[in-house]
Amino acid sequence: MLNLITAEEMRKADAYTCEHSELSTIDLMEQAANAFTEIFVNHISPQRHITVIAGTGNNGGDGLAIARLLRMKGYHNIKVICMNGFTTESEDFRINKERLVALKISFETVSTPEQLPQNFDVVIDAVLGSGLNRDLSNFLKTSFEHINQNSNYTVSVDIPSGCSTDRFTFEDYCGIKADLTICFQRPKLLFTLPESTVATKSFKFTSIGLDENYLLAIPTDYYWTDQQTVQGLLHKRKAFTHKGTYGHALIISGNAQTKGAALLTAKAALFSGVGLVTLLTESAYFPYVNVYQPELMTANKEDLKILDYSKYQSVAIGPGMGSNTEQRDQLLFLLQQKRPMVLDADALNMLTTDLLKQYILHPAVLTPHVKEFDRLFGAHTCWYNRIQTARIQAKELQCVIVLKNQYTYIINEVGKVFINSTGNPAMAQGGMGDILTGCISAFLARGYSAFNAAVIGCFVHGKAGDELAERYEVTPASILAEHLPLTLRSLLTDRIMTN
Ligand SMILES: NC(=O)C1=CN([C@@H]2O[C@H](COP(=O)(O)OP(=O)(O)OC[C@H]3O[C@@H](n4cnc5c(N)ncnc54)[C@H](OP(=O)(O)O)[C@@H]3O)[C@@H](O)[C@H]2O)[C@@H](O)CC1
Ligand SMILES: Nc1ncnc2c1ncn2[C@@H]1O[C@H](COP(=O)(O)OP(=O)(O)O)[C@@H](O)[C@H]1O
Ligand SMILES: [K+]
Repeated sequence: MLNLITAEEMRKADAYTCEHSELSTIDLMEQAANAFTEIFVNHISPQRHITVIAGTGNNGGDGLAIARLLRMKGYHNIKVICMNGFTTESEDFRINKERLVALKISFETVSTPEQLPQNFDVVIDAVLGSGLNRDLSNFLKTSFEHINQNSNYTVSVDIPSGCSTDRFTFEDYCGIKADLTICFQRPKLLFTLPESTVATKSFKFTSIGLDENYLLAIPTDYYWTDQQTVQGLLHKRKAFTHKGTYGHALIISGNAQTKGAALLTAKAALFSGVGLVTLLTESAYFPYVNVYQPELMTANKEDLKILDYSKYQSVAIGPGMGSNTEQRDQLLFLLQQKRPMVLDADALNMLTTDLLKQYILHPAVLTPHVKEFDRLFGAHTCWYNRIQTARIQAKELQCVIVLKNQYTYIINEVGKVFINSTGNPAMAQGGMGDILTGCISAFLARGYSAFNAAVIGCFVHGKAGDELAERYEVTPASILAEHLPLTLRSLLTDRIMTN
């Protein structure tokens, strides 16, 4: 689990690392440049024509060091353009300029946008980094617009130039528009917001060797859930265990138009390793259920009010359920059973914050997508504000909110935000949310806390999608469900190898 930190805290970590090690700031810059180039070379071939566009601060210094390192790695078509007009030149920029000149790498300075080349193949953007402290001048705005229009592919160093880590909105954004940003030491919360694609289409982060013990002690409200975290949470199946050891999940789902949602949710629960799954649905669907997935058990919707709920370690309600008066009545009845619950789709559509306050008195995970979230908690015009509302609501309702997104935000009962790091656009297809509900309900039934079930469920769901995306352009939900046991195996096997 990585704690996300501010630019100011990163600067302090930089200083602390230098004070408490043999490293100087120029060494740290060299490490940052090395870390950047290691990722860069996997994306861009040495045949491409590379233009490093630099400022004169430390971001610019990184750019100059990167140009030198790339040249040494066989990138011969490389030149550096330095933007004029900065008031200061950092010491480490100056040292890197000397090192660059010694290698005879082309270095020129431009003072007007017209002096920039007409076209660029690949741009490395190192004009401004986290040191941005005021609005862009007209010279920079016009230059950035020209670069944005004329570059085939742009990679930003640490952050797209002109992008601020302190502002979470992108109205009137006039900075560099990168295809990829390689940022240092930690992901930036900013890049997980869908709006940030105007500044960078994708991002990667890489360690530059800052003191991790110092960094990890910095308090924050935002965390990045990585594979190590999830591996630390997951338990392996033990000898002499049986189906009863792994819990019984009840899935309440499906109506005439959306039987598939019920099947997908139940299938995902099964493939996530729960001991038993019962699907409560209309009896007319039982034959389909048995043919589709014979391991599933069924319960009749008519019997909803006479079931013994103590048998079930988790109850998932909502996918493809429908939302008429009868279903609303059923939902309120179910909430009173006080079982660990996952509430999704129609269950969320039938609820209000008042009803949630009244009834959510047990471990619960709410899994809204953006529309469900805004219907329930009010309209939002930007994702940062939506996350803040989720933090307030999770605290007030004492439940876990899984706000779905490419980077899903998992908010715990004290309002801390855990950003899921897996998943990809090949998963953007109907039914994928049903699979997530099935996964989380399985981990809940297996005995994990609501929060851990959400963290593990989201990570495993996205990782299964990532593994499939290496071979498939799109991953239909049912295929992803069937892949879950392989993903679980890989997580548990890796853990054995690395421990
Ligand atoms: N943190 C770490 O651990 C490490 C960080 N590293 C790297 O350092 C980067 C941060 O570097 P940095 O602090 O020198 O700032 P940077 O972004 O280069 O800006 C330079 C100067 O530009 C100016 N300026 C500001 N706004 C402006 C504007 N709108 N228009 C015009 N000028 C403007 C302002 O100077 P001023 O003119 O105010 O004197 C500012 O000081 C970071 O992103 C990463 O790449 C690595 O090297 C190693 C480890
Ligand atoms: N571009 C994407 N990147 C990562 N995950 C995605 C992407 N698109 C969809 N997903 C995941 O798929 C699921 C979609 O959920 P939802 O919108 O409720 O789908 P549905 O209601 O169709 O089942 C979420 O878990 C979401 O995180
Ligand atoms: K930059």
